[in-house]
Amino acid sequence: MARTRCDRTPAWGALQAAYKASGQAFDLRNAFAADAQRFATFSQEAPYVFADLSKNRLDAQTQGLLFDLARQSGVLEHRDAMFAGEKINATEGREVLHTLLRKPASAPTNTAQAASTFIADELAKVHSTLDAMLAYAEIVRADGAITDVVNIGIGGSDLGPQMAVLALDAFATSGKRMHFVSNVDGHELAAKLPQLKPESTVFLIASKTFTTIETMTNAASAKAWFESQGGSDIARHFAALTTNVAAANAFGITTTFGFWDWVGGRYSMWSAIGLPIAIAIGAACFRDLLAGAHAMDEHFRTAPLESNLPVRLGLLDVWYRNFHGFSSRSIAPYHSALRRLPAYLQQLEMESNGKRVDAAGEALPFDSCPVLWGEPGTNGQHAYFQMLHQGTEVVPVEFIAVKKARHDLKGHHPMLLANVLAQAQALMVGKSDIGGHKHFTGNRPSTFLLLDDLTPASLGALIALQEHRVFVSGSLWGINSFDQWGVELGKVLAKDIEPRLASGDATGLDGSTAGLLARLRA
Ligand SMILES: O=P(O)(O)OC[C@H]1O[C@](O)(CO)[C@@H](O)[C@@H]1O
Repeated sequence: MARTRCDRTPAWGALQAAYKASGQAFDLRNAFAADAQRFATFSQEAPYVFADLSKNRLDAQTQGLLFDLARQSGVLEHRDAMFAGEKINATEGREVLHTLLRKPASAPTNTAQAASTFIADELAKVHSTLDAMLAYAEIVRADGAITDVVNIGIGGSDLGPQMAVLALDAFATSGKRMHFVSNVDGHELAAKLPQLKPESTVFLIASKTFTTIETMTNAASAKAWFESQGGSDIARHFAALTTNVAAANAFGITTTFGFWDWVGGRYSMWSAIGLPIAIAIGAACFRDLLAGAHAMDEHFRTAPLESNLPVRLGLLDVWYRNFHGFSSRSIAPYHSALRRLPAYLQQLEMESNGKRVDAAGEALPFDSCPVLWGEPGTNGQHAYFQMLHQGTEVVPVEFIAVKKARHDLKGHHPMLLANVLAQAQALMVGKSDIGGHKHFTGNRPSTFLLLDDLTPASLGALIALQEHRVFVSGSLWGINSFDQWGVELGKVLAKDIEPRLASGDATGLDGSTAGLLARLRA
């Protein structure tokens, strides 16, 4: 698979020249004034998502050069290699096949996958596990004695299920209370336990590796609590969602749902890790979630570059990061049910693309992943939007709005939609009071993603869109988006420090860590 790092393509130099010639001084207001078709040209449909990119600092020439960049970097070949099951996660020697988790059993194998018996075998395993996991979800849903479901997991084993359970609240028909415990900070679990009874609680221990210290610590405490409260039937009250079934068995859990090394933690909500979602919304709705994601997969896999939304978003991300120098992106979901989306996207993008070396281990001579941050609208407007409108840094904003409301409170939804439109408009048009406190420079870019309705299918498509745009920018930057070595060092050091809190041994520690250790022990 030929892959050329973006800065080594002819298009990179052409983009640098275009940035100097017109990109730097690009003004959105002039662009709209000069082109009545701008909205149509820079917006598009993708499965379940309408995207308006017209309020971005892009003209047709730059966009054309960005498409050249994609072609010359080999993004499409890289994409095909992912779908074909090549081991594109080279530092871990793994395939990257989360798209297989949402591929229907009956879907024709695409060209890239046709020759692979590996893909066929894995797809069969995906569907037998999915069937078993959804059957179990229905059993829990139908079990009137179970009132509470507690997911214990962290990172990808927490953020996806939690985000989706909240997002799909309107589809929650189980009547169960869903809880998520992730932090090793005992305050979190300790606050939950008094709300629970062993005979009416199911604990889901979610960990790809079944070694993550936070999850293992919380799981052990939950099991100890369960037993101390007279609970006995572990097989009924504990299930493990993991690739490491042996470790789950050794922990004493016999009810297990597996997945595979080729599913990255932050790409795993479609696997057995999605069990809390399936319990909350039911098997049929979970299948709709997968179907929405699959529709976006097919769009990414087959749409021409020019109308391929993940490609267009990934290219825009590179344009902003490497040419405009924008260091962050703000996520503004105008739907309170999407309140955990920014946190989910932080892991998805920053754990994937927060790298300083390329796939060959060579230091990158340019910036990679931006910082992602945000809160739901309109709350963010009354917190940090001041900075977005008048701060010294330009932060591209990604608005996400939903046309249909699923409540009948009068007036709220039009007000919400008016606000999201107004914020995007204000960022762009600005307001004149030259030099004064009431001056808004405007020309601040935003992307607008619009869903007709927030449903399992549209959520699936929205998340798959984000996964693929992260793939595109990571691919252009030449990095491996599927490993996460950066989280290892802190884990190793915590293991070293923990016994020192008891012993006080500061041998070999730096002065600050030693000082803080002494203070914590005093
Ligand atoms: O599912 P596990 O193996 O417990 O890992 C949890 C999380 O820890 C990480 O490995 C590192 O933070 C994430 O990639 C992963 O989602």
